[in-house]
This record gives sequence, C-alpha cells and structure tokens, in this order.
Amino acid sequence: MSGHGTPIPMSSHRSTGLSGTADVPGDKSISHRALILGALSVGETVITGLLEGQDVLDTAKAMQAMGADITRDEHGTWRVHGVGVGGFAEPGQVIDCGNSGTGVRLIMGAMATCPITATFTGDASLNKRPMARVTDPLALFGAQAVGRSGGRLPMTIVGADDPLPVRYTVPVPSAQVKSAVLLAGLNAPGQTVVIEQEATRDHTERMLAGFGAQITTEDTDEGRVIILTGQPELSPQTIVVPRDPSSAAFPVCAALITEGSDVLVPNIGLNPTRAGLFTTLREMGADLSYENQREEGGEPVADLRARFSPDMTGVEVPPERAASMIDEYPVLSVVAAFAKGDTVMRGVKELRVKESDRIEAMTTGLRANGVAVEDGPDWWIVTGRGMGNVRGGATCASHLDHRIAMSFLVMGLATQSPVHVDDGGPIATSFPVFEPLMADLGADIRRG
Ligand SMILES: O=C(O)C1=C[C@@H](OP(=O)(O)O)[C@@H](O)[C@H](O)C1
Ligand SMILES: C=C(OP(=O)(O)O)C(=O)O
Repeated sequence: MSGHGTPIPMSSHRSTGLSGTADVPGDKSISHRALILGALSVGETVITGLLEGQDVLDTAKAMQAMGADITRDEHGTWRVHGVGVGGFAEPGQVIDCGNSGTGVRLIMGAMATCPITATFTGDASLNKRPMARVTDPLALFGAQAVGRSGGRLPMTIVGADDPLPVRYTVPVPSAQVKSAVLLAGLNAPGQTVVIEQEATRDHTERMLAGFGAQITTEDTDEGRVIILTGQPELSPQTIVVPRDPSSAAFPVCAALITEGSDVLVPNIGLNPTRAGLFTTLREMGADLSYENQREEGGEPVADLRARFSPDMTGVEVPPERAASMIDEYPVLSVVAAFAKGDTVMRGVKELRVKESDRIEAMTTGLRANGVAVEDGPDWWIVTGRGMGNVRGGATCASHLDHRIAMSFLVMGLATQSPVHVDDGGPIATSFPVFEPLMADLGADIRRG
C-alpha cells in the first residue's frame, strides 16, 4: 500500500471505569514469518489467528507475487502453498511493502539467495528507513542492491546465482536484520552463522525449527550464536498465531491510567524477548497481574489483568531490556507522564529509525500536552506529573506511525482536556480493530 489515504483525525476524551475483555489480534512478527516460511515450504501451511493488518497483508501479496498460492476462507483461516526453498519466482511488478520494515527486510533476505531480481518500495515512512543494515550482510551472500542514496527504498535486489554461506555479527540489536540473514542462509549451501550481542525476538529461529530446518542457538562469550544449515526442505505447518503483546500494551496501559478500570487481556505471549514492557510497568507499581499462566505452542502465555494504578512511580529502564520492549517505549512514555518522578530510558537509539523518529514524535507531543521531557541521541527522560495532573489539549502528529497515534489516543483518556491526533489511519497497519476494541472497554475515542 504505497502512500496513504486521506488523513483520519481522531481524538480521545477523559474516560473512567474501562472494563471487560480485550481480545487483541494476532502477533505481527509471527504473522509475517508464518507467511514467508509457508511460502518457502513445499505443501500446504495452514495459519489461524493471522494478524490481518495492512503490514501483514502486504507481505501476503508479496509472497503471491513471488509464486506462492495464498487463500483465506470465510472463517479467517489462511492457506499457503509454498514454492520451496530457493523456488521464488521473479515478481512481475514492484513489491510494495507499504509501512512495514519487517515485511521488506525479511522478504529481501528471503529472496537474496534466489536467482531473481526484485524491486521494493514502500510508503513515505518506509522509504526513509535505513536498508543498508540488511543489504550489507546480503552482499556477503553475493546479492547486489541498488537503491536511493543512504541505502533507502525504492531499491532493487539482484539475488545471488551462486550464494555463499555467511558468518555475520549483527551490529545493531535488530531481529529484522538477524532474520534477513537467516532467511538468506536458507538457500545458501553449508552453515550460515549469525551472532547477536543483544538477544532480540527469536520468532524466526523458533519457527524455522518448527518447519524442520536444522538450527541451533547457543549463548557464548561472543554473544548469542545461531547456526543454520542451508538448503533444507521445509515441511508445511499448522500455525496458531498467538496474540500480540505489542498490541496488548495499549488496552493494558489505558486501564492503568484511567480511574476505576479493570481490564482483562487474555492469551498474551510472555516470551522474554517480548515482555519487557510488562516487567517495567510492574516495577513502576502497576496493578498488572499474570493470570492463568501456562505454555502454548512452546511459549509462555498468560491472561493480563490491568487495574487503575494511581500510585505508579518513575523507574530507570535497564538498557539491556530495550530489545524486549522496543515497540512499547512510546506507550511507556505516556504511562510515565502519569507516574510520580522521572522515568529514564537509555540505550534506545533504535527508536529513531522506526516508522518515525519515535523519541522526537513523542517528545514533541508530550511537551505540547504539558509534560516535561528531555532527550539525547540514545536516551530519553519523562518527568511524571502524577495521576490526574496531565493537561492534554494539544494536537499530536502521528508521522505515519501507528504506535505514535495509539499512544497519544491512550494518553487522552486520562488528561484534563482531550488529546487530538492528526491521523489515525496508520493504526490499521498493526491493530485494525483498535477503535471498536477500545470502545467496547468504554474508552471515548472519536473520529474527528
Ligand atoms: O522482527 C520483527 O518482527 C520486528 C523487529 C523489531 O524491529 P528491529 O529489528 O528493527 O529492531 C520491531 O521494532 C518490529 O516491530 C518487529
Ligand atoms: C517498528 C515496527 O514495525 P516495522 O519495523 O515492521 O515497520 C512496529 O510495529 O512498531
């Protein structure tokens, strides 16, 4: 979905007593990977609970353009008939990944060791984001990339005819880079080794093993060492996509800051590579409990119960936790505004290269709504005003960034005056049912 439709101005208004159950949609990271690995296996992969947000729909279209047969039935079950490792067809059109960094980076990796050429583009946000972090390691496999200056989309990748396996230490904490290298390694002979100094979400490794690839992970002095044996035949799988902790963050945080609230968000994955926000909120004194803790599909899962928490205090978030909550800092900065004292976030420079510069976008909007914030290249401090003391009243720019839009809409539920967002359209990329879900809980979020 290149470009973006007419802006959808939205506003949120002081709400109390949010209650009920929030059934958030499927995990975005796992949904992308299910479609891509389904497309690389031989036979039929069946996926239920797939996130039907625009980012994931764009990945499905890309996989179809590269030869996979993908259908969805009226119950929302997706079926993917794959082409096999190395079997991608050359797409006849430009691949448009819309707003999705995960989509474009993983697909570039997956096609880079196939003998095809593909051109990628995205919306105004994606076309600003850095791609050299992916094309640098893909060049080691023998793929060539030509894009706009600064390694930006639109970009053409010429896949390697005769790929070499690679040993690569990921220079930034990024699951997208790690995954692009592993997916490229699938069609390289021999062993591809990826080393990450900071552990990032491990859905690619887990799912590759599930599809039958030979893959090992070991924590060593060098970091986390992942070894993948190339050119496996991947066997199709039945995948039940768990619900997205990054989406759960919004109803959870809304309940914590609105008086009288008590909300249940069931079936949320608490994989340690994703659960950093919930740990942090509990350290701040949030009334957030894990109910019915269990294992599902090899992942720790719980029902989250969040209640109004008037006495939260600011904390220092350890930098080594950043990767496990990287997409949740915007909404954490909102909760921090209602806590007492400073919330200090360090080691967060990756936030500057997401759909927007998230530190800049949140800092500007928080200040406009009466909250004191300071920031530097890789740090960020929000000075909380305490519950009930945040003014609100400003219009915030969402910068084509779903998480910025949802974070400010959550904030306006507890400010003295309503908070406006210039464009809620991007919310559909990751959380298409955000508006009805929040309305069902009793949140007063409006269009206009
Ligand atoms: O691999 C993934 O599915 C993702 C990895 C993270 O990005 P980085 O790898 O750039 O940190 C995250 O921000 C994104 O929403 C999803
Ligand atoms: C950063 C995000 O996504 P992506 O990188 O896939 O665009 C996100 O969903 O917050």
